[in-house]
Amino acid sequence: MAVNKVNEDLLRERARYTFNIEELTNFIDGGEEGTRNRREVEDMVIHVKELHDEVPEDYLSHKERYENAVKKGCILIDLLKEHVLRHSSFDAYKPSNMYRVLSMAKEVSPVLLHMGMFVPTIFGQASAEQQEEWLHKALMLEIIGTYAQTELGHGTFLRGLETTATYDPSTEEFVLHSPTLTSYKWWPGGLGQTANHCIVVAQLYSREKCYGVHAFLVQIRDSETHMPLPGIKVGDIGPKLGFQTANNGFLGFDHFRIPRKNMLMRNAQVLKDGRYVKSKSDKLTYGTMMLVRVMIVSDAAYELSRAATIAARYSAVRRQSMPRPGQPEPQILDYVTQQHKVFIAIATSHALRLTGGWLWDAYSSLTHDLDQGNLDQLPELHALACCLKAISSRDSNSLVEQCRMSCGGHGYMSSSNFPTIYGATAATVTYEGEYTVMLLQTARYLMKAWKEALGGIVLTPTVAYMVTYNKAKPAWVNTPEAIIQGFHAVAVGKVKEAADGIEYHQNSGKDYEDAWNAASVMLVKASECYCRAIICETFWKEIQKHSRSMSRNLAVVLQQLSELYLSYWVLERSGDFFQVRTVPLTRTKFEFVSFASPKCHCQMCTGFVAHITSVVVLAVQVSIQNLTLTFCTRKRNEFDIGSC
Ligand SMILES: CCCCCCCCCCCCC/C=C/C(=O)SCCNC(=O)CCNC(=O)[C@H](O)C(C)(C)COP(=O)(O)OP(=O)(O)OC[C@H]1O[C@@H](n2cnc3c(N)ncnc32)[C@H](O)[C@@H]1OP(=O)(O)O
Ligand SMILES: Cc1cc2nc3c(=O)[nH]c(=O)nc-3n(C[C@H](O)[C@H](O)[C@H](O)COP(=O)(O)OP(=O)(O)OC[C@H]3O[C@@H](n4cnc5c(N)ncnc54)[C@H](O)[C@@H]3O)c2cc1C
Repeated sequence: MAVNKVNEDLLRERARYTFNIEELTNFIDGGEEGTRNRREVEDMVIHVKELHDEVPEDYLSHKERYENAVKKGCILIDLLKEHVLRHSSFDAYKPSNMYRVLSMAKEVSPVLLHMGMFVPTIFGQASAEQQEEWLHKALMLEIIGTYAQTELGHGTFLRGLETTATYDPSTEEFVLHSPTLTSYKWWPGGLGQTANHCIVVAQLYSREKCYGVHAFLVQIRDSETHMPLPGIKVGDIGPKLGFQTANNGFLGFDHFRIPRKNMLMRNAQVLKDGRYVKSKSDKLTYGTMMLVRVMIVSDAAYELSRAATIAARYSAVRRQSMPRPGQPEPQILDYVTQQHKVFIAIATSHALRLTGGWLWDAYSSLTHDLDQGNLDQLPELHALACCLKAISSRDSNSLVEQCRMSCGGHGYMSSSNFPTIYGATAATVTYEGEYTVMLLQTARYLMKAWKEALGGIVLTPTVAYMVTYNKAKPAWVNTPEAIIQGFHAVAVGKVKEAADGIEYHQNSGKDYEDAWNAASVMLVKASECYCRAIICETFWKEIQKHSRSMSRNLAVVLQQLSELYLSYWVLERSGDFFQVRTVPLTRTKFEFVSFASPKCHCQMCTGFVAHITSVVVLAVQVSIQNLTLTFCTRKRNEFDIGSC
């Protein structure tokens, strides 16, 4: 049997790397232990014949694809359980580890929602007694759940959900009902044929009063026959852009009864006699969504790293055209336009991974505070989770498409894996909070912060700069830190512009809701700029922090990627930077004269061009789970970003 010979060009590129690959691998995996864990799981999976498709999944019927995905999910989970028995080093029953194993199959797993939302909701919203009853069963997949919140008529507007849960004190039960067609649950992953339980989000009624949306754990299928229980209508919603094996379904209730104890009662409760006990904050019901939004930032980074790996590797092996007659066709990686497409995807995958880790730490600290009854950080974290989920998923999806296009026709093949990655990232822009809606949520927070800044009130960390910028423009010098300050100034400018827009519309006679709507494009822009500033600052600071404990050669390359990211976004947002006035500086005058003109004198631009002339180029070594970029540094023609 022919042995796959590694492409000569790829070998040559790989021979040029200037730093320790294992060190970079450990950095991406979050440490040596993370690499060891990942490799253990990969080694466990990669040799299992049944996980490799004989027939491309695109040639299978919808039913075959689903059955194939279920089969693979079962194999992976059995492997995981077996692995745990052999090596206690890998905590198989942590949802993130289970998720990592499930995501090794090309198809989206029909139990994704079980791991991604059903289990985390029990962790986050079930009382201790309820966790005692359900958590182990869920972790052992003795019950398989999903998260049923969205309805045919409402996905964003949760307070508009129509499914009702009415308490009957005579039987100590809730009666679940779908009063209209639009109240049918629509979308939940796994609901079509897989799940036998679900978290149902419904309007809670007790003693004729509505207490808003709450979560309930509901069995929907018979544990033995797997048939829908009486009073339950359930099925598959049909084909979609991607996610074909996620098994998204619909669910309708016809006066379906569940025990009182099936209301998730960590936060709010209904007592036997129907009395309602309020939670510390009714927003705690939304806790699972915040958790998944936080996880999505890292997930967006991971999916983008896969696409960037494919594109970089292809760019190293593909040869095309003949700029010089008689010369061999060059690698397309030699084209500056190709570098411009691919390098930002690599830099962004690192930026989002590090920002995702930073956000996860902030979320972990919040959950600790919430356990102590301290909700102070909840508003800021909600704002952060919303904008970072929106921007990371959108950036990831658009750069995945850019990577696909950089591979020409072969990028359009299913076998390139781009269509699968694109379908997964496209979904993430919409699910768990639609892009615009999330940015408007963050804008709510920014408008409040701006008002406090005007009053000189000390602000929370991620908006604290608004107080200083509101007083005087910063003295800028040409450093990455200056660019970050520039992004802060742009964000303040956009926040002020949106706040002034609302005020203008109110002064012209609109009420607040109409004024908000009239200014909403500016509000979205303000959130985008606030979020970009966070990613730029976090990426830069994380690289500075980690560089101190890594070898110099690796630190140099990662620093170049973070400078590339900063400079790329200054160029992408140069119009916003032009709007930001500078003040005469004591040291050097810093002018964004024009990035497009050869006259640009700023050190950053000249420095950036200098940097890029010895730009890292790539040969990549793909590991199944993670992007382990094998960089090699080699002289390339000057990487000229535009004409500066
Ligand atoms: C295990 C590892 C996995 C890693 C991989 C990751 C993937 C995991 C796989 C999962 C796959 C997912 C599949 C998809 C699932 C879904 O899509 S589930 C459904 C998701 N649906 C949504 O996100 C709905 C979006 N809508 C909303 O969140 C809300 O309706 C709204 C838009 C936020 C509006 O809320 P509303 O109640 O109408 O109120 P407002 O008036 O706008 O706000 C009121 C105040 O409440 C604050 N707030 C709102 N939400 C939250 C929250 N989540 N947390 C905290 N606070 C919140 C809001 O800021 C307002 O505060 P004030 O401004 O102070 O009034
Ligand atoms: C692949 C996939 C998997 C999913 N899985 C699940 C699941 O497992 N469980 C679950 O419960 N849900 C799931 N969902 C549903 C998902 O959460 C919703 O689609 C999402 O919340 C958006 O709601 P919507 O579809 O009603 O869109 P809408 O909210 O109707 O949005 C449509 C348009 O209206 C705009 N809009 C809406 N409200 C406002 C506003 N206030 N201001 C300005 N513009 C507004 C939006 O910006 C958007 O442009 C899934 C969705 C997808 C695509």
